[in-house]
Amino acid sequence: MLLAFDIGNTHIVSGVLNDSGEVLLTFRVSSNEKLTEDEFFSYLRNITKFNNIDLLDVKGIIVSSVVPSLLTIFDFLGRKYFKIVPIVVDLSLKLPFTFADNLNPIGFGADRIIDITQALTLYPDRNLVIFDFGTATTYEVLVDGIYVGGGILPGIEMSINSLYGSTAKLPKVKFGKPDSVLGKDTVDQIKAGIFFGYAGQIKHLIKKIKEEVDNPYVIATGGLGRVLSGEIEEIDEYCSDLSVQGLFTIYHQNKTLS
Ligand SMILES: Nc1ncnc2c1ncn2[C@@H]1O[C@H](COP(=O)(O)OP(=O)(O)OP(=O)(O)O)[C@@H](O)[C@H]1O
Ligand SMILES: CC(C)(CO)[C@@H](O)C(=O)NCCC(=O)O
Ligand SMILES: [K+]
Repeated sequence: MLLAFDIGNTHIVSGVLNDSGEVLLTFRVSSNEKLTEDEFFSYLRNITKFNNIDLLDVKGIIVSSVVPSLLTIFDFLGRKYFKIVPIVVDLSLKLPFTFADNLNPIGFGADRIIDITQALTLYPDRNLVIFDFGTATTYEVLVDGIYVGGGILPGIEMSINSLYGSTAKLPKVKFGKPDSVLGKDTVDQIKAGIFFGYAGQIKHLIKKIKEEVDNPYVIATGGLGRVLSGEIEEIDEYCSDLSVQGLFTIYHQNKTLS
C-alpha cells in the first residue's frame, strides 16, 4: 500500500493506493503552514480507521509539494510514524518527459510534474494539453513527449476572491453554471462574469495552443475544473484523480532509488 500526498497552496490531497494503483481513499486537509507531523498523523489515522484501512500495510510514501515549509512535515511524518523516508517529487527523479532546449525548468512546480507524468502514462502517443484548476490554473503542453511550454493564470476561486476582497460591496459567490449570461442581480452577475468569462479564457487558450500544436488531446483536472469542463467542448476528458494516480506512477518508477 502506498501513501501519496499532494501538497497544494490551498489543500493537501492525500491518497491511499493498493499495489495495483487502485485508489482506496482520498481525503483533503487545508494547507495550514502551522500543521505538524503529529497533527497530520492524527487526521490520517482517524480517516483511514473509519475506512477500515490498516496503516501497518503502508510500504511506501511519496510526497509532492508546492509549499516548501509543509514538505518537511511529511518527511518527519514518514520517518517518525512509518520508518520510511518519503520519495519527494522533483526534476531529479526518473520521469517520462524532458523539457525543450529553449525552456528554463528551474523551479517548475511538483504538481505540474505529476500531471504531465500521468497524462503521458495514459496517452503516451498523443500530443497533450493539461489544464489543472487548482489555487492557480496551470496548463502544460507536450509535443512528442517533450514539454514545449505552458502557462499560469489566477485560479477560479482566486478570481472570485479578488472581486470580493478588492471591493467594499461585492459579495463572495459560489462557483457554478448560471442560467444565463445576463445576470439579474449582483450575485448573478458575478456568477455569470466568472463562469462564462473563465470558460472563454480557457477556450481561447486552447485555440491559441492549437495554432502551434498538431491535434492535441486536452485533459482537465482540479476540483472546480469538472463543472467548467462541461462547458468547454474543446476539453476531451476530465480526470479527477490525475494527481494521486500520477504520484503512484512516479513512485513505482523511482522506488528502487530511495
Ligand atoms: N471532489 C470534489 N468535488 C467537488 N468540489 C471539489 C472536489 N475537490 C475539490 N473541489 C473544489 O474545487 C476546489 C479546487 O480543488 P483542487 O484540489 O483542485 O485545488 P485546490 O485545493 O483549490 O488547490 P491546490 O491544489 O493548489 O491546493 C476546492 O477548493 C473545492 O472547492
Ligand atoms: C503554479 C503553481 C502555484 C500551481 O499550483 C505551482 O505549480 C507552483 O508554485 N509552481 C512554481 C512555478 C512553476 O511551476 O513554474
Ligand atoms: K492541485
